[in-house]
Amino acid sequence: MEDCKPPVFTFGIIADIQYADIDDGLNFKQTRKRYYRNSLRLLQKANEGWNEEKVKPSFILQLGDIIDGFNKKYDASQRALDTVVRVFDHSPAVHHVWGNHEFYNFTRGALLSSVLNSSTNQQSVSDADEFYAYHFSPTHNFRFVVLDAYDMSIIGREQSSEKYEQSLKLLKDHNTNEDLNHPPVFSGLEQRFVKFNGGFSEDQLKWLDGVLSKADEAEEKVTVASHLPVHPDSTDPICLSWNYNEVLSILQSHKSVVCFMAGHDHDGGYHRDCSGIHHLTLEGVIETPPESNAYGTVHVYEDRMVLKGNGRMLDRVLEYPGNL
Ligand SMILES: Nc1ncnc2c1ncn2[C@@H]1O[C@H](COP(=O)(O)OP(=O)(O)O)[C@@H](O)[C@H]1O
Repeated sequence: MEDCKPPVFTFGIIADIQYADIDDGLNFKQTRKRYYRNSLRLLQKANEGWNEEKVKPSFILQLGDIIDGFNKKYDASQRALDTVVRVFDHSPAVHHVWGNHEFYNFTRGALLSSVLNSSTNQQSVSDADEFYAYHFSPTHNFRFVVLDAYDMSIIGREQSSEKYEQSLKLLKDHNTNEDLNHPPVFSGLEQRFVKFNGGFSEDQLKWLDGVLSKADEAEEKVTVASHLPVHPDSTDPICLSWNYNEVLSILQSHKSVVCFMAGHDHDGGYHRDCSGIHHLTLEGVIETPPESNAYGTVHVYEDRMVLKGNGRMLDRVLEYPGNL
């Protein structure tokens, strides 16, 4: 897949690092091994790979769950975070998406004043007290939007808040289990109503719609990023956002949107929807064997993006919808 013309720019992608200084373990279903210490080594290798690229990435998109929730149990959250972000020293800017494991370790307030708040240098930050979402343009004609997939959630929201109350009601309307991490059904889309997922508030959806309208007018190509996937064919439905359908209809109503990137489902996934939008769910580092890896570099051209994957992340050509 060698391209003759140099890309306009490139960026790095990586998801679900879930680092913890603990022995290897298994996922909840005991079907996948989790390599907690080795995830740091894989991140270091990813960083070396990005630094060796002919066209150095302009930024890295980190799709959430940078450290594992187990750190909280050992009072090691800050130490683990410091260890992981140190790997990014001397790297290009990192844009951090927030996942469920960020909230297992830190309060929303602590995250906003931490290194994981990458919105602080952006001009176009939303009202950060309400939700963590922002957009940026690395170069003319291209825009990236970072979304807050746990805006409506019972993790990371104060129990006294209205959003907590509304989220708990929604969850309980769909899930009658005592343990709300236990899915209400064993197959189908209703599985998504679990505590470890979340949704997007009306305000955030309105904000997204406004950002995308301006991008349409400016004829930009937009990539949207969130920890949770929003297309049922790009993920195991147990990892879908609660109100994925609302986000999807907004994305599909804007010609500027070319790609939606997510993490959360460690097996990864891909689907091109009826509007030509590419839904890419990235393979998680935490469940990647030591001899492999799971990161990529996206080469952005005027007419397409080309993902060069490493390890179990596949290469993909992502043509823009207008070129269908
Ligand atoms: N089927 C399930 N029933 C009950 N609890 C579950 C189930 N699946 C996951 N959990 C719990 O939900 C939380 C999030 O799951 P986890 O596997 O850590 O998510 P992630 O994929 O984000 O790492 C954990 O506390 C886990 O034990």
